[in-house]
Amino acid sequence: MQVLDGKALATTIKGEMREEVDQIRLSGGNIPHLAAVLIGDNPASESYVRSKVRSCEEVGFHSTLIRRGTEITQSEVLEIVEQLNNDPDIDGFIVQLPLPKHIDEDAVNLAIDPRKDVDGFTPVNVGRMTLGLPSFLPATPNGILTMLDRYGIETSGKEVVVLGRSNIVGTPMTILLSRKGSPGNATVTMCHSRTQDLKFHTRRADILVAAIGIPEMVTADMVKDGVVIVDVGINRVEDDSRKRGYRLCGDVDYKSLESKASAMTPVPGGVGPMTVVSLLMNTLKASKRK
Ligand SMILES: Nc1nc(=O)c2c([nH]1)NC[C@@H]1CN(c3ccc(C(=O)N[C@@H](CCC(=O)O)C(=O)O)cc3)C=[N+]21
Ligand SMILES: [Mg+2]
Repeated sequence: MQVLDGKALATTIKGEMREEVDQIRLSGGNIPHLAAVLIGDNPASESYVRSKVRSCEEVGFHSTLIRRGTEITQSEVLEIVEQLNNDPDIDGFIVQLPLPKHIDEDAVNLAIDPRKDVDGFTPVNVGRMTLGLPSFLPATPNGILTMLDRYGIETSGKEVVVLGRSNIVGTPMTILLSRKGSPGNATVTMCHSRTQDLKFHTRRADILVAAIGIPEMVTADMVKDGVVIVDVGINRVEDDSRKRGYRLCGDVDYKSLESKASAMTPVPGGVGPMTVVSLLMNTLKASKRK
């Protein structure tokens, strides 16, 4: 089985980006500047945002972290978004999800200027993506496309099964893999919590994308020999034998799939680092607007 090493690929791509940023600096161009808004104290969110900021430093971007407590009000969040929309020094920004329960995520998303929406979550970018127009593509699906492309995994004419229908992974993944283009041109089936006879669908998959958030749900009996597995899940499972008290695992039972899959992304070190790289690529693109 081939390990689809997202961490190594992310390092390679970040090296390429660093060279491009060096060129921009030498020619006196605009250095990309990403801002991240982090609200509350969700440990997973803190770790993701930290890795985004660290990655900015690695490639030579400017970055700004805006941190606020859970007690923040809806209008205060909207005010931060408005400031970032209007700050000429900020090329792109993200508001880390999930937000505290009393904040309306849709209202916050709708307030983001699509030109700075490097997550690709706003209606303008989702619409443009769906129509095949230039847009900021959502980071996780785009990271997966980049990985399939760089590893030379053919998608044209393949049976792809996507598990999950979220706005940030399942839905855009389905759209992007079924569109004309490369990677693309796949026959895509989207499955979710109401799907009947899940195994019927998953056993037909040449490529299986798991984005459901249930630890190790996909097992060997659910797939055919030679399947390519993309595991989007990042679950923290209690484990007293670990120093941190938990271990990370995906939505796929990696051990039982190892002898059946032809290629698979590990967790950690698979899709996660590629997500961060896609965000950087979108920020670089946003910075060229000026
Ligand atoms: N506005 C917004 N945009 C996002 O793109 C967004 C978000 N909110 N909320 C949460 C999800 C999740 N996400 C990840 C990013 C990096 C890793 C990552 O780097 N993972 C490492 C390890 C992570 C760890 O050690 O916990 C890995 O898989 O190897 C994971 C998950 C971005 N998301
Ligand atoms: Mg700049």
